[in-house]
Amino acid sequence: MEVIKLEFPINIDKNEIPPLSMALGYFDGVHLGHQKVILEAKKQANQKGLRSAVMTFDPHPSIVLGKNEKHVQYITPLADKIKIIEELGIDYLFIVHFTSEFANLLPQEFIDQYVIDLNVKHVVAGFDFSYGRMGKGTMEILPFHSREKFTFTIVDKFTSGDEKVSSTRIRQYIKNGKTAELPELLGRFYKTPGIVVHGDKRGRTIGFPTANVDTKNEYITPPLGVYAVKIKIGEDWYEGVCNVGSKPTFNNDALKVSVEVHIFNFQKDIYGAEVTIEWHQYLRKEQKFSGIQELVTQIEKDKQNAIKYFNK
Ligand SMILES: Cc1cc2nc3c(=O)[nH]c(=O)nc-3n(C[C@H](O)[C@H](O)[C@H](O)COP(=O)(O)O)c2cc1C
Ligand SMILES: Nc1ncnc2c1ncn2[C@@H]1O[C@H](COP(=O)(O)OP(=O)(O)OP(=O)(O)O)[C@@H](O)[C@H]1O
Repeated sequence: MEVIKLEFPINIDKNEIPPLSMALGYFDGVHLGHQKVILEAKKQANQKGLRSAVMTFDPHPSIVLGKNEKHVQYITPLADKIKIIEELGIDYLFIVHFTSEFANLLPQEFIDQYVIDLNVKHVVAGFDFSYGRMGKGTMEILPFHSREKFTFTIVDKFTSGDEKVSSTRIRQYIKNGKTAELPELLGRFYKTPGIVVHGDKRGRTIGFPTANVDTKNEYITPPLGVYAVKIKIGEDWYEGVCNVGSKPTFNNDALKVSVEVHIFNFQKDIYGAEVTIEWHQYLRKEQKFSGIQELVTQIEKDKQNAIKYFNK
């Protein structure tokens, strides 16, 4: 897949690009609704003898447009988004630098400069896609803005439980710890990368050594609590239990949150390793225990619950 970064004003010559079938959208998460849109663009490309393309934007429009809720944390930060779109078998990915000047383009100007002038012959977008200043361009007026220079497909609403699958809904699920329900929306479990750092070294003394994972800020972290997780170390996946919290049994500083995984049947020293946590089942809230024995008894129960979850 060729990745092309676009600026405003547009910095590419149309003659460098083959005729395209292009999916349009922000695509945070590349969830099942997005995949339907992207794969439709690929299908149309095959049928019409075009190359397949996706156009996305960076950073999230909410950051530039002064919205109340700014999405500085993502389900899939740009590098992940690129990887997943590439795995879908797309030929070209255009990443438009989302600036206030770009956002100010009229809908017709956006279509002229970033679609028609990019040699796009077929456009695919979801029923609710909008474009141009104030999002005034909609799928209803796309036929007018197309100037008959391209054809288009409007993808209808992909739902789960009667509700639209959307990035907003998925972010809400992650923030509420509903990680086990995500495959239905995302098509996979939610994953976050991180690096194993040194903790207080108490874990091993209580029989549950943990890998303390320094997670990256650009990802949304699930809320405090205990989870059944998988963790990828090198090329291998392991099962474990993860605590996201401040360890109130030992610490008074509720703001110092750590993410630590007790990995089953694992003894190696992995300080400094790059790992990926795959979030499965939320098990319980983090608690302040009256002593180490109570904590250890509970962690043993967490472990058994996670094993039961993975065996089911
Ligand atoms: C599955 C699991 C559940 C945990 N639950 C709690 C908890 O409810 N309350 C708490 O204070 N600490 C909890 N912890 C954190 C332990 O206190 C922590 O692992 C231990 O203090 C070792 O920390 P260290 O690796 O920083 O040395 C949990 C840890 C794991 C692995
Ligand atoms: N559930 C869905 N069914 C069909 N098309 C969808 C669905 N979700 C998104 N799309 C389409 O995919 C493209 C990318 O959408 P966008 O990035 O706005 O995602 P979203 O999930 O709707 O996000 P948000 O929650 O921020 O509105 C757009 O063309 C949009 O219309």
